[in-house]
Amino acid sequence: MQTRGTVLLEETFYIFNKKKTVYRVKLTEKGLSLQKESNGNSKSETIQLDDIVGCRCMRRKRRKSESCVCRPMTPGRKSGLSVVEENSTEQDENDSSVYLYIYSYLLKKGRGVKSSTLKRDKMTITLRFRSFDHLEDNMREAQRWRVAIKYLVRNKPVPPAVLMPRDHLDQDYMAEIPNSGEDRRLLVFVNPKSGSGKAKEMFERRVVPLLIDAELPYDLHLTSGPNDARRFVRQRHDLTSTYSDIVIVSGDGLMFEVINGLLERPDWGEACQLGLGIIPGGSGNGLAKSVSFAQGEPYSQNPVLVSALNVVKGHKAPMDLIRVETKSLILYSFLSIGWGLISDIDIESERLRSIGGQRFTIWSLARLVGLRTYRGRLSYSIAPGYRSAGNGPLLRRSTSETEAINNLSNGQNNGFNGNLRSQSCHEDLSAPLSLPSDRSPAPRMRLNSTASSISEEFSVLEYEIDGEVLGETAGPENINPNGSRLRLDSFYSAKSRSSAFYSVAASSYHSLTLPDDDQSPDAICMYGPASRLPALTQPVPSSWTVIDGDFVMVHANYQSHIGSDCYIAPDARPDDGVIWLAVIRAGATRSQLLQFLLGVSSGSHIHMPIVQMIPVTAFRLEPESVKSTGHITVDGELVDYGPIQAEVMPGMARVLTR
Ligand SMILES: Nc1ncnc2c1ncn2[C@@H]1O[C@H](COP(=O)(O)OP(=O)(O)OP(=O)(O)O)[C@@H](O)[C@H]1O
Repeated sequence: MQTRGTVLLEETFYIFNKKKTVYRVKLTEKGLSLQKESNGNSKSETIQLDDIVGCRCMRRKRRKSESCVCRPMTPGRKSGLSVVEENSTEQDENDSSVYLYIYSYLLKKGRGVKSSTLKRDKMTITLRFRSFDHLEDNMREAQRWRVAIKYLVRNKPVPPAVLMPRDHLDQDYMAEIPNSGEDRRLLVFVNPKSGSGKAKEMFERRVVPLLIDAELPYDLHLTSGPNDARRFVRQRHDLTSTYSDIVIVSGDGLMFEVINGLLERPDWGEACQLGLGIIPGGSGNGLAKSVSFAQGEPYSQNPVLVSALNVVKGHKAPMDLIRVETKSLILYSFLSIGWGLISDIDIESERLRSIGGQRFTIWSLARLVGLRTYRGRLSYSIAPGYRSAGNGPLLRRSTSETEAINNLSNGQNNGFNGNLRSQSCHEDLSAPLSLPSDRSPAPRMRLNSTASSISEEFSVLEYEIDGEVLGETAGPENINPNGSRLRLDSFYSAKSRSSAFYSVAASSYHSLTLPDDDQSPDAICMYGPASRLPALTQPVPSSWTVIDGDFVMVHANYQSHIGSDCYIAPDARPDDGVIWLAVIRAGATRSQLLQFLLGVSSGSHIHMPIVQMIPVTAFRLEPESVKSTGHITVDGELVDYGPIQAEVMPGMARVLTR
């Protein structure tokens, strides 16, 4: 049986100019352990599996004018270590080595003034397999490592055939290595108009290289306009059999469309099992921030990378959806429902969209000057386990209840434990390590470095192989394994192995035609679990709390953030089964409201006396007047101004996390 500490594969690598230094590399179920032994000293560290996204076998690329790798070194000369895919026609036939590239993203401390912050950095570990004279044998060894790593990264046991030691040539060996289980395929929606209009370029430059590293196949759909993604998801008959996950490269608006499209399918139960990934490309990126925040990932340093890693790692964590009912609609919401101040700012500032995020600040000031209050009724059902703290309106779970709930949800493998994972890796590990030819202890590869510490040694991007100085080229996210920059003028150059590109009319990409929408909008049906609430026209249950009065706002939140800088419900987690009502009653002064709007970015607003944070499982809002200048929004989308009620459907969707 394989356990966390069991060594599955082990090799010793050497570096040419360090005759007394050996590098023992072990693959365990915990990760890749690298141990340096030099002059009786030993240093080791482990690259955790959680931080590895994939690995590939490469061959050295043939040089145009030079065929001999044994030529004398030209001092100071630098050239790229160019590698090509194992099946490329450009391989250097004189080099029978196989280079195993292992791609990882390590959590590191920032430098200088940012030393207290953490961020993820790419680290490519290169192992050169060259023990045998024949390419096939070196390839067999490298493939063994590649397949084993891919199984482990997918959290699957490595088949024994992959781990069997083979010291002699066995032509059938490769046939014994099963496919490493490519059981995922992504449907990616990119809204080319979201945010500042750069989502498509951002996807090509920063996300596609990661998908390539992880060998994740995907199909891309550029949305043509409002409701395109919703219609696509609703109509695509083979959606659940073709795709494992749906990825949105946009803001929260497109996620809202996709979720509601899924719930418009008769097979909604199965459709809700698809993983939902979000990569922030819009102006409202509340879900992307909340998902990373719940895991303790350093989102702010690199939101796109952190979110793309969630997609690549592909753990499906439960996420609550909220069933929403208005007089004319049933909707599903994942972020928030708003009435009053915040919704007014969000909707009315649309007219300033061209100035970017500043629009919220400017319109906040405008709304404070022309402050509005709304008369109506708020009714709610308190979430189980919460009780009133003294006479105050703030409700808190008792400590033991909170612990019990946290333990329960952690035990359910929800992926949202709120802790930064401990990270033992603190050194750069970008040097290719080489297996000796014929396993002789004589090292043939050297690291061109005079650095003394292992950390510095590994971070030097320059190597000498057989007297030739090579410069490491794999590194930045948008560099191909062969060292060239990804061409960004075509999706095809991005090399997704099996991607088809659906697109819209007049696009230059391949287009997949969907059947005509034979359903009129009236015939579109919203499915989903049955409601437990009385109809909107019926009174609320007698156990509910009812407040009549004037409100500045009622904002219902189920994620911690409703925008990257809007930390509105600090206690909310994606799967806690709770809706947090943030309520401000009329009577709050403009200066208090300004403090509130300023405090929302840090979460300090919850300590203000004017703010009530009420954990509920269901609520109803009934504005007194149906004619109002105010707005009601669901996930930032405007809905009819009038009565609305909502209830939590715990863990109904699946969101992609690390
Ligand atoms: N090609 C397109 N052109 C115009 N609108 C589109 C297109 N594709 C999708 N949309 C619409 O754009 C809306 C806003 O997108 P999204 O929320 O993802 O980005 P955003 O920039 O954050 O927008 P917002 O600030 O409104 O949240 C979506 O609701 C969707 O209906």
